[in-house]
Amino acid sequence: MRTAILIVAAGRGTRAGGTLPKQWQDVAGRPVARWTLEAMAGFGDLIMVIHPDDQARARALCTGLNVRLVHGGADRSVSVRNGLEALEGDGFDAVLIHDVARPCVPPETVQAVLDALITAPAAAPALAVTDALWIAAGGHVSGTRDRDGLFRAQTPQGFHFDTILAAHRAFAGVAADDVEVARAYGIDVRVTPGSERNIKITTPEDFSRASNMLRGTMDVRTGNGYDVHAFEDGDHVILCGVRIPHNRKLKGHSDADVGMHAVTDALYGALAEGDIGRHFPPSDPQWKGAASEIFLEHAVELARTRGFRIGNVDLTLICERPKIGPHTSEMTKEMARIMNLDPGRISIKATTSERLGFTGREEGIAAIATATLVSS
Ligand SMILES: Nc1ccn([C@@H]2O[C@H](COP(=O)(O)OP(=O)(O)OP(=O)(O)O)[C@@H](O)[C@H]2O)c(=O)n1
Ligand SMILES: C[C@](O)(CO)[C@H](O)COP(=O)(O)O
Repeated sequence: MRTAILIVAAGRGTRAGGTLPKQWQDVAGRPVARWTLEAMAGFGDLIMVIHPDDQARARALCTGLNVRLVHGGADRSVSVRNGLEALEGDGFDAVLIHDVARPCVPPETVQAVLDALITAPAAAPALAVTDALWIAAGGHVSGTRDRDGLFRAQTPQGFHFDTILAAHRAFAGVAADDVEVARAYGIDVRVTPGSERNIKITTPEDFSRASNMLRGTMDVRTGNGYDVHAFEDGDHVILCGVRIPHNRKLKGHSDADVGMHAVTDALYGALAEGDIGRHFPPSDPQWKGAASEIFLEHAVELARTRGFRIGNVDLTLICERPKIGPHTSEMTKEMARIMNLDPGRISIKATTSERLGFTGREEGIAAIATATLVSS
């Protein structure tokens, strides 16, 4: 399912106070909006709806992430509608609409909404109300309400794209959220599990609650990968997905892309998930001649479903020839495409072994990689 992630960030954050709207204020060392974008980045294509006055600030904050910016409107519903209209015709099957003010959203909350959309037209996270409910006036309790069947609504709220666009076009007035807009259009909305972590920063006190959660739970992993392939007769090698003319080729069960294999193993290593051979056994004929892109995509997807994003990848290729330098920018581009990662987070470099050892004798190419995974 091709999914757009629509982050609404055009509000002024008046209840949160401060000299800047809350989404641009720092929490746990980074702006709220940056945390939110990174929490959602692995789930689809990012679009953020902002106030026109915030264009420069938003653009700077999005550095290294692929985020489309659209201008919002006077209330949340108008902002959402502007975002949806901007995405029309781009071929999205689903859209997750998320408050920028919810930077602590756990990956499992997002994944549950996405999973529900496979069989439901709309889904959103919520938590059952557990406190007693009162009505109060003038500082005195004037009545009570039964909490049975009451839920606290959260985001991201997920919808089939065409349906929610039609619902927004048909909606007149102001809605608290997109579930209200969807229901007014007759769309059934499934409730998925919300999380106590998924707070919406609304008042000044919420910054320290969010900060505690963001600082307390970050899980940073590193992994390394090492691979070697021998040369055999041929006229080109494939390195990091790029075909490089050479007077030998690399021997292997797959396309023998030694660089991509090392990076893939570094990702598996960070996840404590063994190596390529465990997931794609060389004894299995279906992987004969396979493009190594399949292995890398699998490791990236595994990281994403475990709630990690890739912090960075560093790869060193060890060979006398072919010369790697002229190809590193194309290789970086290709690896960035496959990993859906900003090229600025990918380093590809090469060294010779000073004519020593098997790489020095040009018997093969070795590759060593390190990858960092970050969860929040
Ligand atoms: N015209 C608006 C108003 C709100 N929002 C977004 O809707 C979300 C939920 O709104 P809320 O938490 O109420 O944010 P603000 O409107 O910014 O806060 P306040 O009401 O305190 O000013 C936020 O991510 C906010 O940026 C928006 O995109 N466009
Ligand atoms: C969409 C929402 O986050 C659901 O709880 C909420 O309604 C938006 O916040 P607001 O304070 O009502 O604008």
